[in-house]
Amino acid sequence: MKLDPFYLIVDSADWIRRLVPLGVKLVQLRIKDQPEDVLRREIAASKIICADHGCQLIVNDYWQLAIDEGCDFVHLGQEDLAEADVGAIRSAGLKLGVSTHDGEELDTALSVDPDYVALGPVYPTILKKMKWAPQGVEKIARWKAQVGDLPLVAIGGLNPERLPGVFENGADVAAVVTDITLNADPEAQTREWIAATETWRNS
Ligand SMILES: Cc1ncc(COP(=O)(O)OP(=O)(O)O)c(N)n1
Ligand SMILES: Cc1nc(C(=O)O)sc1CCOP(=O)(O)O
Ligand SMILES: [Mg+2]
Repeated sequence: MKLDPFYLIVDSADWIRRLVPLGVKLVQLRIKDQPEDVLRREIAASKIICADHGCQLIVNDYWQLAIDEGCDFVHLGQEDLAEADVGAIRSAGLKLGVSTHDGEELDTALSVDPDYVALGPVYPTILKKMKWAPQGVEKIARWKAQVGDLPLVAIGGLNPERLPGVFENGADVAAVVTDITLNADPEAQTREWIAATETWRNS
């Protein structure tokens, strides 16, 4: 499966409405600490916007809501995965991406036959506190050697200047949150990311 090399992660349908029309083709809705009715509304709205713009929507964490709302791709971390019904996700026809941070987690991820594996944090991230030190781009090459043709997503502290090192070491996709959402001009930075990933879009 070919995924767009630019993977935007945002926390609301408003962000999706604002940035996806600029040409984003792969987006994750990552919402934390909201009641179920809000989550459902946000997922449903995001799904419509993404469908209108030919963008793949990936729902973080809430796999059951993603199934209920007719979405087709979810992202789960290791703790999410431990509690999820992977059979139900697969029976409903959804694709599944899984986070990894060490070799044991990679084995766990590969055991569920995921549609991509994410490795992070490649660089320090300010988005959330993490127990892993920055992995460095060399680890991307080690991960790619293990996952083969399975798409490998790099995440954590990425910006356009860091993309060549990420892709040259074997990542297929680069995921980003704060370099765009905390940027003074998120629209301009989104365009910058689209341009900076162009080489890897058609390779
Ligand atoms: C592409 C991608 N990679 C990693 C994560 C992190 O998932 P997880 O470890 O479950 O942490 P939360 O994002 O849920 O806080 C991700 N969301 N997306
Ligand atoms: C949500 C997330 N997961 C990570 C992991 O390593 O699993 S790093 C991360 C944060 C990514 O945000 P930013 O692009 O702002 O650094
Ligand atoms: Mg999670």
